[in-house]
Amino acid sequence: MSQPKVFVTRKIVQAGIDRLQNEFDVEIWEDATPPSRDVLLEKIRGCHGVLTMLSEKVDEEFIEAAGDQLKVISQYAVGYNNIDVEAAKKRGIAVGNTPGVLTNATADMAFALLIAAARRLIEGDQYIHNGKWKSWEPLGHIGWDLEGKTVGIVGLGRIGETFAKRCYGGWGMKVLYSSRSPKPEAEQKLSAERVEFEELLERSDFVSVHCDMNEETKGMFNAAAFERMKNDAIFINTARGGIHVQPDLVQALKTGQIGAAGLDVTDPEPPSLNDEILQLSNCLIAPHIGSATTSTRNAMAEIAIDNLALGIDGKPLRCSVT
Ligand SMILES: NC(=O)c1ccc[n+]([C@@H]2O[C@H](COP(=O)([O-])OP(=O)(O)OC[C@H]3O[C@@H](n4cnc5c(N)ncnc54)[C@H](O)[C@@H]3O)[C@@H](O)[C@H]2O)c1
Ligand SMILES: O=C(O)[C@H](O)CO
Repeated sequence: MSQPKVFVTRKIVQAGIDRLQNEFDVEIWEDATPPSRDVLLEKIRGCHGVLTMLSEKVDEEFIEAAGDQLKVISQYAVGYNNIDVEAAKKRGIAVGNTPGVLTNATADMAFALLIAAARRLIEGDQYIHNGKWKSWEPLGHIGWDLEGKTVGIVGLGRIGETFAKRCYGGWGMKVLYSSRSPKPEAEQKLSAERVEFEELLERSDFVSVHCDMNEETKGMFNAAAFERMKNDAIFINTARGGIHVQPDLVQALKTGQIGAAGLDVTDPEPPSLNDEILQLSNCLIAPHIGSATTSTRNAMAEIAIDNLALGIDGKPLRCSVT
């Protein structure tokens, strides 16, 4: 019997590739950058399953281009804001993602950005590489303490709560959070306090974004939000770049409305080389690497390929977004 046809939009970890090649009639896009839209639509034609990245727009056009035999869209990520889930559902196509296995790695990334921004680590590194460091400086590169500060977490889901644990348990921070529903367990374990978004902005020394990007959260960090924040506040975003309005963030950082930012996500990705955000010494940016550890990416591959196989067999997915 012939194997199901699958297209994988980027090269993933080797263990994943070995399994894909074993179980499916698979084509893997090998380039370092994603296929163009035209190429993508051509490659998915006739596929029973597609393994997608967050860089692909999966909409009606995508689904129609694939054809009626398409059974499953398996996202190699937990976030799936690039996928029109309703359009897939209408046609009985299953949509899977990879929650949980990347929680620790992403929470660590948020913390790495926070501590690096607070201690001006990248500025210091560049200072040395540019030959400017002459001697120990009593007034050089003075940053912020973390211990005992107030952290505001927007979206106390898996990653938000794990980040909160690091802040509370490791650094004795006061945890504020805004969320759609109360989290009584987190309130008890972390002495966390649920507040309105506006109050969180006003009271927090550090604000970290951990919600998914949806109609409500897209652009929620705009000029008005940054204006409410403390002038020395640090803004961390490891969720999605579209949750902040990037020109408003640039303004807030330039004018001293807020103190610094640490981003693992930008809007767009990557930022263009003349984007002002790249000129700011108080903004450090990582290339969307929250889940980029070996064990995490291996675990993501396992779930994504399980989802692919189960969806093609018409069985419930290991992790379904609906
Ligand atoms: N940088 C990276 O590499 C990386 C890695 C993993 C996840 N992410 C991003 O992080 C997000 C969160 O992942 P997760 O596994 O914790 O998901 P999750 O679903 O467990 O948590 C998201 C939380 O945000 C909440 N939320 C939604 N809208 C909100 C709003 N308006 N106000 C407050 N809270 C709101 C949800 O109710 C949920 O509790 C993903 O959707 C993805 O976009 C990024
Ligand atoms: O949503 C996700 O999982 C990240 O953005 C990539 O791992």
